[in-house]
Amino acid sequence: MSGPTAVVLGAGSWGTAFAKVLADAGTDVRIWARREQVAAAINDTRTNPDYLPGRRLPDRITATSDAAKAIDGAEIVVLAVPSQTLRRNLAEWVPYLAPDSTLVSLMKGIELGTLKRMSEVIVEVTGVATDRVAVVSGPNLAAEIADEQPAATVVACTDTDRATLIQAAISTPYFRPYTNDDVIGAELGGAVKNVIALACGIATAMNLGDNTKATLITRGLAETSRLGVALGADPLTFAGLAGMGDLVATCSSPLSRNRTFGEHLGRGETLEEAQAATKQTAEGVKSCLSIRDLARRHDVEMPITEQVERVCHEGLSPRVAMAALMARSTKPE
Ligand SMILES: NC(=O)c1ccc[n+]([C@@H]2O[C@H](COP(=O)([O-])OP(=O)(O)OC[C@H]3O[C@@H](n4cnc5c(N)ncnc54)[C@H](O)[C@@H]3O)[C@@H](O)[C@H]2O)c1
Ligand SMILES: O=P(O)(O)OC[C@H](O)CO
Repeated sequence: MSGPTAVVLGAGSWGTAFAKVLADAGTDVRIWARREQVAAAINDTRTNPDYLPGRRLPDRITATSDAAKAIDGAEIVVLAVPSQTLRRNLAEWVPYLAPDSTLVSLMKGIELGTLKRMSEVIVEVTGVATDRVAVVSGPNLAAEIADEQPAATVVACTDTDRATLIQAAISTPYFRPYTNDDVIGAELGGAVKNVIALACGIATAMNLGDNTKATLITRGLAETSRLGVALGADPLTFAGLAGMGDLVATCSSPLSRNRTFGEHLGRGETLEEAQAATKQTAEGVKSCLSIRDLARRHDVEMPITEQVERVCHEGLSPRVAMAALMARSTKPE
């Protein structure tokens, strides 16, 4: 049985793995790749050697670098570009969007300057109603999903029917989506865990052990929830897949780009040196700035985010940052 047609805009690791999920769930998928050579490789070799090497992609997937052709008629439009380029990319794609298509955000970041969540950027740029935007977020390291290792995720949308439609379009024997109507919580969980994963990577490179990392994860979740509640999220979301689930996966996994980036910083490399060693998007590096600013705007304390920002962007030594976290005034949990 054929499902709705879908387009995935962005042929990076998660965009490509997510296209495979859609295809495996019975949906015909077009992938838009920024570079023609990536689109050609997907069509000719059934793999994406640059972003997901060694994983065979289903025949239901085709790729193009022509956005108009890719988007034409798609009922599900999946956005999988880096958070900070979304606004620019989407502005070019608006004319091609089908009326009543569902826009699905895979991105885990907060826009610099505007401090907007990705769904807010989507609504602002396209003018679509909020209930046409869904967010997919959870413990979903792309390589593991592409290898069909069992995992679950959250489809968050204020329109339950749309959430259910997306849930059906991505349900496979190895990928289990749950619906949720808390878009704010799902997006904040996804964006802030990247910052906490940077902290865990820094701690890993400092040879600190599991107590330290569990402390960062748990107190990281506390500051994520504080910000989320201030912005109107349901605190329970942070105990779920898009909160704790994603935080634990990202902070624990050597596959995480954010944690790996943190390890570079923890070894004493500068931001520029760490960036030179990283080809893919580590969203937390930029979003730690916007999340810190969002927290300040809402008068929410986010001490780990503050220290990660200082290590990333102000050259603070990881040892001084860790000492500053431990020297904070004592308080009840
Ligand atoms: N990789 C994962 O495991 C994973 C899982 C869940 C969510 N995410 C999130 O999904 C989003 C996309 O991540 P990814 O892993 O696919 O990233 P990636 O780094 O693997 O690839 C990013 C893609 O965006 C393209 N790109 C880069 N700059 C661009 C620009 N200026 N305009 C248009 N396209 C541009 C790249 O060519 C590439 O195709 C991120 O927000 C990430 O946090 C990633
Ligand atoms: O590789 P990262 O650090 O971008 O994390 C990937 C996913 O967000 C994990 O769910």
